[in-house]
Amino acid sequence: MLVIEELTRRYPGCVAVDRVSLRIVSGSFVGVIGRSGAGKSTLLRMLNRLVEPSAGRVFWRGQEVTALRGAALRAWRSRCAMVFQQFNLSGRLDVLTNVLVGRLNHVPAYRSLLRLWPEEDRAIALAALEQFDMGGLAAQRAERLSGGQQQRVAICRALVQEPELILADEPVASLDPRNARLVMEALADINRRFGITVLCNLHSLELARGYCDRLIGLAAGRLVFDGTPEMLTEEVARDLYGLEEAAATPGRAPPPRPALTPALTAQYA
Ligand SMILES: Nc1ncnc2c1ncn2[C@@H]1O[C@H](COP(=O)(O)OP(=O)(O)OP(=O)(O)O)[C@@H](O)[C@H]1O
Repeated sequence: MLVIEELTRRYPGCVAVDRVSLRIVSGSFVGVIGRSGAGKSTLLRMLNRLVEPSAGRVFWRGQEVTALRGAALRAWRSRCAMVFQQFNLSGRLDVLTNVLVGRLNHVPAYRSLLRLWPEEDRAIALAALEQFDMGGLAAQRAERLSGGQQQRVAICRALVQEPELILADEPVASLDPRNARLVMEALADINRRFGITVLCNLHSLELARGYCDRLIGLAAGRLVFDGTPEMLTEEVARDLYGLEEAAATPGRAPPPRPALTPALTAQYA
């Protein structure tokens, strides 16, 4: 279980994430939706402590993540893999080496520096690539791959980390619709097959509805929707995005609450 308690991040002049509380069951595939600037990236990055919370706490399987320091924090980051919009591969390195980077926490530093990856790790990395039909690309330079292939390589890198949680920050935002679906399928496959909890920021409501089993909506840093994909009707989605617009317009009140189901607006106060 991932427990988020009153998580908050303030910046000068704005509250990016405002007292968000959530309980997420292990093995879920959760989509985080909301307009640009709603706080989705900040929320995800606080979970692996790339961004430090201003207030609030995070627990994973009973351990307080927000209290971790030094080696314990590094260990948490290896249990909790990130997938970024821009893939973050080393373009000049081959695909297999890029995936092996995910094994860094399992291999002594000198071996990785000298690229003396143990055979077992090479086999794990290759198996991950083969799982997504990319074994044949192992020797290619990463920069020669399409965006969709690069993102799936980044997902393989996350997978070989053997994480308990994957945080995907708009993983399909720079991909065409076909590649976006392939990447979402790769994440869904990992989630189903290995029971890895996935939290995924998404702009596309269609993908969010199609792949996630729970959706969380943010508007101006606040949790304004928490429900199943079926609950996110067109009308509710319009209201969710309308809340953001209202919050961003000084002097303009949010739309009337009855437009949303009561549970959805409970925290928009
Ligand atoms: N380092 C920072 N310094 C100041 N303000 C920031 C910083 N990072 C984020 N913000 C602000 O916090 C708010 C939330 O940003 P965040 O990137 O989390 O939103 P988002 O929903 O992920 O947006 P997008 O979909 O465009 O990535 C925005 O108003 C943003 O300008």
